[in-house]
Amino acid sequence: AELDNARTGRSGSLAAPPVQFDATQKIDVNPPKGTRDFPPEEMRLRSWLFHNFREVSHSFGFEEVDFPVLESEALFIRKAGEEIRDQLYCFEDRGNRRVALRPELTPSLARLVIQKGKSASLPLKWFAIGQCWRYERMTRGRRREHYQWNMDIIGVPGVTAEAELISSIITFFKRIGITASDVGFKVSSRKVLQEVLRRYSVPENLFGRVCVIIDKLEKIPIDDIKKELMSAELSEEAVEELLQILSMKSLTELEEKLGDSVEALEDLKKLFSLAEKYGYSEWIQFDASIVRGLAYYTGIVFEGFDREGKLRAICGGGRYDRLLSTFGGDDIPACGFGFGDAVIIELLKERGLLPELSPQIENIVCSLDQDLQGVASLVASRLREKGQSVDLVLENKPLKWVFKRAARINAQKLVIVGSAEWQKGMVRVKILSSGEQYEIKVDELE
Ligand SMILES: OCc1cccc(Br)n1
Repeated sequence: AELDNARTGRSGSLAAPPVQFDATQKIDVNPPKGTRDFPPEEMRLRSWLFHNFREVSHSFGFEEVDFPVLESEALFIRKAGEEIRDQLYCFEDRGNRRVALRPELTPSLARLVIQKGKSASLPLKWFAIGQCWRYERMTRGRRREHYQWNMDIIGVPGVTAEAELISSIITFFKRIGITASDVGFKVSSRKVLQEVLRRYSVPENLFGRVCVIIDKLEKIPIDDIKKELMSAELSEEAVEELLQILSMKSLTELEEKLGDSVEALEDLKKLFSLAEKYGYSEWIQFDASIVRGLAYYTGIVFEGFDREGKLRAICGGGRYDRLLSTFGGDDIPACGFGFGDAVIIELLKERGLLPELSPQIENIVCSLDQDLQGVASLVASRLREKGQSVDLVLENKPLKWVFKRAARINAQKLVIVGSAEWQKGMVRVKILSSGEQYEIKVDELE
């Protein structure tokens, strides 16, 4: 009733006032700030990108899932000072519920896994392609929405899961012509950070917050990083030690510093050994400064970067073994990644790898006489029943107009219904690429 009232504007305590559109008011035909339309040309590129996401996900045995764009705000409230929290697109709905447009997919995935409980036989290998939102002050003119491809493995504690996820992204890159000379992966483990903080008796509950601060390395001045770390109760000595370790680029160097009994080192060595077996060693490198900006990562973290250093991170992910238990679920190990639809397109443009995607249609069907429009519809139906795509000309148009449209929609064949041919039960077919033409019985069309 509430919805009906709102829709019809019928009076009543719950009804929203009917929105009066002033006929003279010219509406803004542009999409809301920070959002995009996808007219056919852009939609073909998006569909091509998503098709490649799906093909790779299926080839790795992942099942597609999705969740509401609108979630309870509580799903994203984390007190670690993340940017994603500051930019939450949140509001109170008509039922006075605090809700948010999802800024990422992982919390929704965690929610669904918990909801499934024991009925979900582990491991789960799920993927999703979903629109995610942030409310950013438009001063920086950045987007407020993007589509993100996620792949997640739930229920596998070992780094074989992370190695498989990185392999899936590399498989995607190779499919679209990106090579190891274009893109690499920086890999580290948050257990490195955890070990250093443990050695300096930094309380565990500060771990997420420290990671979020460290993620700003190279984004804000180093002195600001130090100030923020000190404000998170790290001693000056701990800060210096931490920054020195985070500058390390080799596992050997790290081992000399931390010793060989550290779990982080075992994970990283195992991951690099698996990379060797997969054959993608040239794609990955250790970089201790990689922590990623989401508070919930607990182990291996990685991000795909453009080797020319012109673009923002292409994708990123890692292990998040505690997220499900923070939502009240069982402690189930998990890892995954997010891959946005924006930077990858910028990279493909940079490398001249954008695909040529023209509209594809097999037939355009028209009648030369408006009394034969019905016959044209019959011919179109016969072709469609045979699995052919048909653009049926719906009005009585001159042939010159039909040829122009055929060229615009890239039709392969022109099927003309003319009275002379139709009296013989025939139609005329013109192969538009060669100009070859012939008459044929409708039932013999294929
Ligand atoms: O990558 C962070 C993010 C989240 C939601 C929307 C957009 Br655009 N960007």
